[in-house]
Amino acid sequence: MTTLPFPLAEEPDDASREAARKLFTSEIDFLKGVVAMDGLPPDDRPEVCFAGRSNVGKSSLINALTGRKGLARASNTPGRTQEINFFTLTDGRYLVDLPGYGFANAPVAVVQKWQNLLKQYLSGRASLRRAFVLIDARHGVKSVDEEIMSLLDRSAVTFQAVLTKADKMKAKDLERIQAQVREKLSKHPAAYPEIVMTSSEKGDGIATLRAIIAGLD
Ligand SMILES: Nc1nc2c(ncn2[C@@H]2O[C@H](COP(=O)(O)OP(=O)(O)OP(=O)(O)O)[C@@H](O)[C@H]2O)c(=O)[nH]1
Ligand SMILES: [Mg+2]
Repeated sequence: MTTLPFPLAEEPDDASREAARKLFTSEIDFLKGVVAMDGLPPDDRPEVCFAGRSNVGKSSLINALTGRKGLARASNTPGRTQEINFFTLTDGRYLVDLPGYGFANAPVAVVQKWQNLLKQYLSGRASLRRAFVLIDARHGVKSVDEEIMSLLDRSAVTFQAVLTKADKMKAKDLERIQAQVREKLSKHPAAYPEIVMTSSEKGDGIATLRAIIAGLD
């Protein structure tokens, strides 16, 4: 059997589930919202971030991972998250919710400002262990996603594609989108060679993603 490049990440075994459980407890807390690079907390511990187009489901995914519905503010309005929001895991590591890129329901000047911040953050954060790049399972990789992926290539930040809203798709259509995502990822040297399929709504892929995060140091 030939292995396709960029297979789906495997379900975690019991040991990694247990390690992840210790990291994702009710002690997870919001640390701060940052609007400029000089407001970032010191880069003295590992962190992972969630990037993606506006409305792709970044904040919802953080809520699903932490099991706390209202922790990160999610909404149907693209452009909800306008700051870089830091959350602290049980061992002190950071989870970072980013503003979206692409269309946003906010004034152009404001959008420009947070997009610049986002790009500066993604290209200059020494403690960033992995960027999860979220892709809406209904739409696949768009050109704005490719721009961000290229920026991550240039900055040598490993990124991993996470498909979101899988609950909205039929299995056959998911396979088609997965194929498109694989083809796009294969052009990016910084792409981690596994994809995670998620639904924050139904919980698919959440244990897998927790275990991936717990396994990074
Ligand atoms: N059906 C379904 N809806 C989802 C899922 N994840 C997010 N949504 C919905 O998608 C919309 C956007 O979610 P957010 O989490 O706010 O998206 P975001 O990427 O943080 O958006 P910005 O902060 O605006 O960039 C909300 O209405 C969510 O309820 C999912 O897995 N399944
Ligand atoms: Mg958000």
